[in-house]
Amino acid sequence: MPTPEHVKSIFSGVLESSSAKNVARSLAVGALVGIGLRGMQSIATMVAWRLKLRDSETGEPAPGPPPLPFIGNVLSLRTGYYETLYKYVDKPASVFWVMSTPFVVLNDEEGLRRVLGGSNGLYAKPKYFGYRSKAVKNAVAVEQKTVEKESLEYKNDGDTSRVALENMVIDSLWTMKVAMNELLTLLAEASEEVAADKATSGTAVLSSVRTAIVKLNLDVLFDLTDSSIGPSKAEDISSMIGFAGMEFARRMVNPFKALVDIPGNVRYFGDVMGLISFGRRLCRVLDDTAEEREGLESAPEAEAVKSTAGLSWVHAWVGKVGKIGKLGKVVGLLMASTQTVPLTAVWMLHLVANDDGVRSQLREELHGISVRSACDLQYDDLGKLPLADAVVKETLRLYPPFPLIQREAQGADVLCGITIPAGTPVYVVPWLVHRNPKLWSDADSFKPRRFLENASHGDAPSDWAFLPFGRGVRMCAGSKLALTELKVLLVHAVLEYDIVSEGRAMGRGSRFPELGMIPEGIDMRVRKKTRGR
Ligand code: HEM
Repeated sequence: MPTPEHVKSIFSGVLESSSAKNVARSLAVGALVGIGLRGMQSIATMVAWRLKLRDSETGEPAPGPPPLPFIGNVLSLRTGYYETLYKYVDKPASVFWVMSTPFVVLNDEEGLRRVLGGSNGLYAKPKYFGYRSKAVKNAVAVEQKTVEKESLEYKNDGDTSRVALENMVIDSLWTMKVAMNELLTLLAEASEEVAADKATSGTAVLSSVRTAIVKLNLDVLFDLTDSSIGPSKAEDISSMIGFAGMEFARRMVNPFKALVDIPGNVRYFGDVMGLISFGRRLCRVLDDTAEEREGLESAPEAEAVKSTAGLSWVHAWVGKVGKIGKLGKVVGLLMASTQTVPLTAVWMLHLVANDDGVRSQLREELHGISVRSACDLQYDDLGKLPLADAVVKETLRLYPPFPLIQREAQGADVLCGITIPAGTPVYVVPWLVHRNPKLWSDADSFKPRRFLENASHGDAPSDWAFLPFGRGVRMCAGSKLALTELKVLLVHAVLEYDIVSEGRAMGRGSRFPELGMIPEGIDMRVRKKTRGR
């Protein structure tokens, strides 16, 4: 067994020979020159962008925190994403830097209309910051081209899509009710543990909720039930979705993470591969049911297949997009449906737990339409609950789970008074728009009643101020399902459970949540009601 001294003597022997010393010196010099050149290139790129991104009238640099050479604004975005963006909320648009790449963030209606409204076609293309490798970029480009075409066709094909989505939601109401009961039971257990530990972390609460929603959405969308995936599998998938989703967002604002966080990278890579492999399985489910459907088209058994309405909606949405496109869309659908709803659910329950008045008004609203227990709830009742709608919307306003809607300028433009060269990433950050004090009164407070006066945009001047699901051609495809799930959960929570706050102060998370909107410092206690109360 060689001792450290042996190893040292071998290396010092090698380094003593002059040719080995020369090689080592050349390698070190080469590495330094490489780093220096990369640094200079990065600084030159930043200077070139900064010269172009200017106020179109005064020629002054566009508003935004001054970037440091090479790293841009990574330091502050990494530790306080929303806080950093919020400092410039009074500007119509501001510019931030991730290393030497800028991104323009929009804060006013004119910019939002121009970019998401899509009338000029300049901003139709999404920009995905996170993808660095050429192979992945190419795959994504192919997928995007098809997705854009398909989703345009799909969204214009209003009837098939809307009817299929509506059928899916109607068909899954019972499944949803069962799942929400299970979710609240898990939450009751988790909140007891949290209370017993005096811990204030919402992470445990969130993971229970996510597992329940993963099970529900796999059932609703792909007809995959617990017995076919197994309960622990749903937990695994839920944890992969939670971790990979969060890490993806973190790497987007802080690419250095990918360089330094070796254990994080290993887990991230493993989880992404796990999700891809599960996505392949979901693609096979889609292929099998599509074949079955074709075979049964005119047969009497067709009714049986039609009952899997979720699959027919997913087929319509995924469309015929080739292998890579299909896998991308299926994994995207899985992430989009199971990352967002649980986050909103936890924040919504937390907000309701802290508002006695809203809880009792919600119960009155339900009693007013003769819904006294969650079992009574019918699909048509969901359209008669304006306060429940308002609570869901107000939660989505305060804590929109989608951190950024990404687009890329296809050509040069003047946007909110800033000259924008072609290729500039332009982002809409729903949280920032929703907290803009120029658009919303008392923007940081939970006031669901603002949506009673105006269901589409509350007390904001127009519906461009309320964008939890985005807008335009790439707007969320599953908003109807998401809103129904959240409303069914709310009905269960207020009718079947005592859900209250313990009066603990929330951490900084309530004003400036972290990038992934994780509900840290959550304060609520959930208990099943005893009947007769
Ligand atoms: C509270 C829950 C949800 C929120 C806040 C949300 C929000 C969003 C946002 C902001 C986008 C991006 C829009 C853009 O880039 O312009 C999006 C895209 C998408 N969402 Fe959702 N979403 C939610 C739930 C769901 C659910 C339950 C599903 C599926 C059943 C879903 C499916 C999708 C899909 C497929 C896309 C991509 C659309 C496209 O590229 O054309 N989402 N969502």
